Amino acid sequence: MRSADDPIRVGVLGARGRMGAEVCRAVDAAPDMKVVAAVDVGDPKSELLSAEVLVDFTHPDAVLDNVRFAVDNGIQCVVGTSGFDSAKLATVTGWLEHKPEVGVLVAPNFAIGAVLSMRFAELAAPYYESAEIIELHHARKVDAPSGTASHTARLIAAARAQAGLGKAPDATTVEVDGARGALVDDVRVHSIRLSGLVAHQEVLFGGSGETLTIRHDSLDRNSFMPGVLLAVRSILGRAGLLVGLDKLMDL
Ligand SMILES: NC(=O)C1=CN([C@@H]2O[C@H](COP(=O)(O)OP(=O)(O)OC[C@H]3O[C@@H](n4cnc5c(N)ncnc54)[C@H](OP(=O)(O)O)[C@@H]3O)[C@@H](O)[C@H]2O)C=CC1
Ligand SMILES: O=C(O)C1=N[C@H](C(=O)O)C[C@H](O)C1
Repeated sequence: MRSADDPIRVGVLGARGRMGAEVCRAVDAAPDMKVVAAVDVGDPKSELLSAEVLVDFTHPDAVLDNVRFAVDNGIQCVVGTSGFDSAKLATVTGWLEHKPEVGVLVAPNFAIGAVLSMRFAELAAPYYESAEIIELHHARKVDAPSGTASHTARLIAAARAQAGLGKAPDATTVEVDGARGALVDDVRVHSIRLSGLVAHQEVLFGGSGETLTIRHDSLDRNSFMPGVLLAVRSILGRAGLLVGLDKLMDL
């Protein structure tokens, strides 16, 4: 049992990756937490058992096994890895039914500006007949569309449905495959992969005689760290599945 003065014991999964390495630095620099295990491919997960909170930035194909490990072992879990659709979230919810004391946060994006921009998009969605998303990332990203764009699309779709809006107007009948992007809950998402970028998103709304563009840019991976540290602190004492850092921000 940790006393209030003891640092929070954090285990990092994907610790040698771009985000995992940044998380290890940020946690060790924070006065109230420390890294007790830094695990990547090939390392035994048993090293993580002394942690109170696991932070996962691995791969969409690996993350569910890691969350299962956390839940089975009664360890709180903060997940940044992308690729969570409703089926994966339902799987985690099922595991948590057997471990009701465990808390899991799945956050599509930990940058405060990205969280705010998703909320702004949700607020704007009922007022515009058209909505499309452009997400722009570094060329080493393995998944498309980004988790942030998929989550944003789902938020917009839910807000449109609630407002009674139908499909966005689109007269396209002749199309080169992929030219109109991917459809996520009927919202078009266009993915750019470009060397030099980190993580960027534009949400475009169009209506009568006006457009609104909500843009967020992560220019450095340190932009995600205040959100990750907030999540590590806040997940202690929480139970169940939370989706989105906004759930810890009173938005
Ligand atoms: N929510 C957010 O705010 C953010 C989320 N992300 C997401 O985080 C994830 C990681 O991104 P990024 O750091 O750029 O990717 P990287 O590829 O740089 O890092 C992932 C690391 O995880 C390792 N890994 C893969 N599988 C496992 C496993 N089963 N156990 C332990 N380690 C494993 C990889 O090893 P190897 O290379 O050998 O496969 C690699 O070292 C992505 O899904 C990305 O979309 C990224 C930025 C912000
Ligand atoms: O891979 C990345 O880099 C990022 N992944 C997350 C996503 O898929 O949305 C978050 C952020 O966009 C950076």
